[in-house]
Amino acid sequence: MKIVQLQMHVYEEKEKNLAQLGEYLKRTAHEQADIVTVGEMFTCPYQTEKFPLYAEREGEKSWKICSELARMYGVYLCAGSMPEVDENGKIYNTAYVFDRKGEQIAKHRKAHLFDIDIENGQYFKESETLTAGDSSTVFETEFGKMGVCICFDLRFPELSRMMVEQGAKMILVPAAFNMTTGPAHWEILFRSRALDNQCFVAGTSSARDREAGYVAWGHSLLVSPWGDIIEEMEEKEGYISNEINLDYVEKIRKELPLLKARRQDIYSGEV
Ligand SMILES: NC(=O)CCC(=O)C(=O)O
Repeated sequence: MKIVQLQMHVYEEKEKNLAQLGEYLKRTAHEQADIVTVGEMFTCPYQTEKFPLYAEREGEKSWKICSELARMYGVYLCAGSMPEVDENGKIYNTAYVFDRKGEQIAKHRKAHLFDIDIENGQYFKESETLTAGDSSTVFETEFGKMGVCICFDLRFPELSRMMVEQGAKMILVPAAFNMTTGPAHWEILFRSRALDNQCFVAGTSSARDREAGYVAWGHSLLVSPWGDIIEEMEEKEGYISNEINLDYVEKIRKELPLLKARRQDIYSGEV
């Protein structure tokens, strides 16, 4: 299967971000992607105070445009994430996944909110305006099952393990690391989750914009179940396109049967 990861600029105007997604899908149509992914909060500048202003209900305008684009281009579209508001006015960081017909087949609400306060480094508090989701998310494709989680979610091995136990052979991660934790943890984290779970992991970031309130690290990447980085971008906007075979997951799991070798009997016991 072919996966295309779009590392796009995030504009102030929501409409411009959605139009840009359409342009990228047109520009990359010759790649004949099966699955297309975009970054975290791709419709909205990554700033806590903006999330309530940009949030929409499921099924509203941004959702409709993404669904229509998935249908038009006949791809699975992991519509990064965008701010979602529910019937009670709670705001979530939500990734919708559409199938080739534009039907929504999955929805993940970021379960771990990104709160950080590093001395002389990154400060951010998603919890100021967001509510956390409370489940893991896996969906079916003709290539096999895939999971989706959002950025900071990947730091928690339990969530990835849940997706893998539900059958995921690839984990899609719309993300936006920053200039403090990006250089320190981005690559090692994606490689660790791929190794722990012997699955593909695809991290798709927004492009870096030094003028933005939150400066994204970029570096969208695709990691194999062996832990190799298949391809990694730099910070600028653009895309990567890679042909992968999810059967490779089975090969690696057969040769080095880590998941089978687990000792569940001792992990939950008292120390
Ligand atoms: N948007 C996020 O969740 C950022 C996560 C991050 O940068 C990290 O270090 O974790």
